[in-house]
Amino acid sequence: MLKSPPPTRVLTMAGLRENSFFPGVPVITLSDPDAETLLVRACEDLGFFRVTNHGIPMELIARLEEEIMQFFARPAAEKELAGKANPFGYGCKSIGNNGDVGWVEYLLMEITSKSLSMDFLMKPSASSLRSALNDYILEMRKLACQILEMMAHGLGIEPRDAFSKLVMDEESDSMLRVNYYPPCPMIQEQNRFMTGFGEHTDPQLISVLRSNETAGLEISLRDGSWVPVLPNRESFFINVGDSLQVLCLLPNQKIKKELIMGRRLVLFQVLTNGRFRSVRHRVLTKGLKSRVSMIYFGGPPPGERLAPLPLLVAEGEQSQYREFTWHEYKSCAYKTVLADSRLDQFQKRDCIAERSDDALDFFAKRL
Ligand SMILES: O=C(O)CCC(=O)C(=O)O
Ligand SMILES: [Fe+2]
Repeated sequence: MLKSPPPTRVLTMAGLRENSFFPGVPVITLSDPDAETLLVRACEDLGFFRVTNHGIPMELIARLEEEIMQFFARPAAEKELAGKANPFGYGCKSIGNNGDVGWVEYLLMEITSKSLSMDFLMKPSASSLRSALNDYILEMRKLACQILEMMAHGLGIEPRDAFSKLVMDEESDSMLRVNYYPPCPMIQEQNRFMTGFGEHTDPQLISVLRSNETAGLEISLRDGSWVPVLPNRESFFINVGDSLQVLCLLPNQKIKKELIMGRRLVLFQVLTNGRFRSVRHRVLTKGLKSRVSMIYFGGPPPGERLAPLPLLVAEGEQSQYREFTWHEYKSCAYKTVLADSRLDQFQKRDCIAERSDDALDFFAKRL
């Protein structure tokens, strides 16, 4: 009888055991001829994927990481000179204004069409941080737009810049967030986890996330389970945000087709009713090493109406959401706690269905 080989323990450079992480995160090489199809599939399945071959110089990334580490190593009083994160500035432990707390310090910066202009960054002592941030943001905008264009093309949407033009717009409401999760030795001793960043979805169109080699990021799968993501300092992780999910709502035709294929699948489609999926994620820190992440959030201009793209909606079909602008949505996001499903508040009354078999019947009758 053949004996199966003993399980291999593949350790990464950071000493992480690879097989304790979720193996299903799609890895997309941007130069791959099939990249567009793979991107679309990843946005539909998980709403999350990793990109390689992105062309962003490692020196630039390393330079910014170094500057960030130096910033967070400063005494609290100096970091506070960046102003309270209300919404933009320096935050420590409290996330937003609605009582969310996390084992995290962060800098949240607004990105306008000009370079970063926060007062504290204009001081001579912050000039190297400012220059690294500005260079990084330029690259992030380019990468986010490249990916948004590939998504549009992969979906068969014309023009190709249907999504990316929102981020390129002079008024685009984009931001950069750098998170620093300090080590927490007490927790390490007890072998417990601490919430670094509570579960949420990102409200913008797209998030481009990069972190050092310290694990902690988790994503939620379709069945609601949480899985840890293996960090990779040379790649970028992409999240579909709420706004992109709304622009890409699934037409009813697809639901109809799935109906024939099986009850479970239909229910699942009805509940998401979105072609792309805005991924729920969180960060749990274990205290071994500090984690640093930098996330570029590409958002639309404030007045942009968020509704399914006409091209994706067949005649006579309606969105399950009432119409709203990015400004309205963002105001709502600021009023809610992190874990809230904010899109629910924009759902039309007759589209609100419980997570039960009733949902299936409800939609089946309408098809
Ligand atoms: O730090 C991370 O890896 C994720 C943080 C995050 O989700 C956010 O800042 O929106
Ligand atoms: Fe996030």
